[in-house]
Amino acid sequence: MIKVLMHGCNGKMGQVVSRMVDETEGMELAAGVDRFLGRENPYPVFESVEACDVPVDVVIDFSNAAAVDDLLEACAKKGLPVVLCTTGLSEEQIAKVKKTSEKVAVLRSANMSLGVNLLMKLLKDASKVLAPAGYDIEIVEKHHNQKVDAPSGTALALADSINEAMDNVYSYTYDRSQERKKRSDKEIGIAAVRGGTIVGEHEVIYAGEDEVIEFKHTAYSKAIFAKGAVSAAAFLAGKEPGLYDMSDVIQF
Ligand SMILES: NC(=O)C1=CN([C@@H]2O[C@H](COP(=O)(O)OP(=O)(O)OC[C@H]3O[C@@H](n4cnc5c(N)ncnc54)[C@H](O)[C@@H]3O)[C@@H](O)[C@H]2O)C=CC1
Ligand SMILES: O=C(O)C1=N[C@H](C(=O)O)C[C@H](O)C1
Repeated sequence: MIKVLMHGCNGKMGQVVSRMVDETEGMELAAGVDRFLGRENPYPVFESVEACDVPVDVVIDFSNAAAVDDLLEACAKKGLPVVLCTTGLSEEQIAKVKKTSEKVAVLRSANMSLGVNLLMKLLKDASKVLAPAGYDIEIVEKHHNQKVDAPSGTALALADSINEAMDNVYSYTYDRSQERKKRSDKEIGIAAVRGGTIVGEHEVIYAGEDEVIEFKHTAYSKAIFAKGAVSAAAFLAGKEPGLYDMSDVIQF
């Protein structure tokens, strides 16, 4: 039985993941961590991973970037593998993730869905054909009005997967309002829209001469992320220290 600690258990994703873990054979939601304690849960909830005295095998995290430093330190100290799904991390935090993965297994992914992870693979191939042919690349993402980080972690990960395929020639432009110049062909524009209850949309636009190709992923429920997180936790429990991502879990 894999015992899971849900970090950010009282949040929107934390609640969806908790239910899914309990419906998964061979897995149990053993405890939760949240700084907001005003919700009834069928498992004990602690204020921090450090304070948790329930034995667990793996941590699933959907919380807030401000919570990630303490989380990484506690996981390293307790030898706990962690599935890190929180977005909006700083460069320093990303470096800390790498450092922590020398001590424990860490799987970090800005998007746990099958569709987005396949899209990342498809974009690498598309970019190799379209970028040399002069197509400009723009990404537009849309999310609900409760989201605190922008652009989304997924938009950045999509841009990174394109950039990786193209020898990192691109810089990213997030805001054109202060610019009075034409875009260069070595930039990827990334725009964010926030409103209502939009679960998550990502559109990658390749605009060429007289021709546009668009790749679009739409999330219709948070369950697609929870499903990926549960698979990732099953994969990570008992793994050696190291830095993993969803390409280690999903075999295309
Ligand atoms: N990788 C992926 O596939 C996905 C990632 N996310 C990311 O997951 C994160 C959480 O998303 P939501 O559940 O929608 O947010 P939310 O705001 O509904 O939930 C976050 C929870 O974390 C708790 N929290 C905040 N600071 C904390 C701390 N210091 N210690 C313990 N708990 C703390 C909050 O009290 C809250 O209950 C965001 O960064 C979001 O972008 C969301 C969906 C999919
Ligand atoms: O905050 C969200 O909701 C989501 N965040 C992730 C991101 O920033 O990319 C993943 C997903 O799009 C939902």
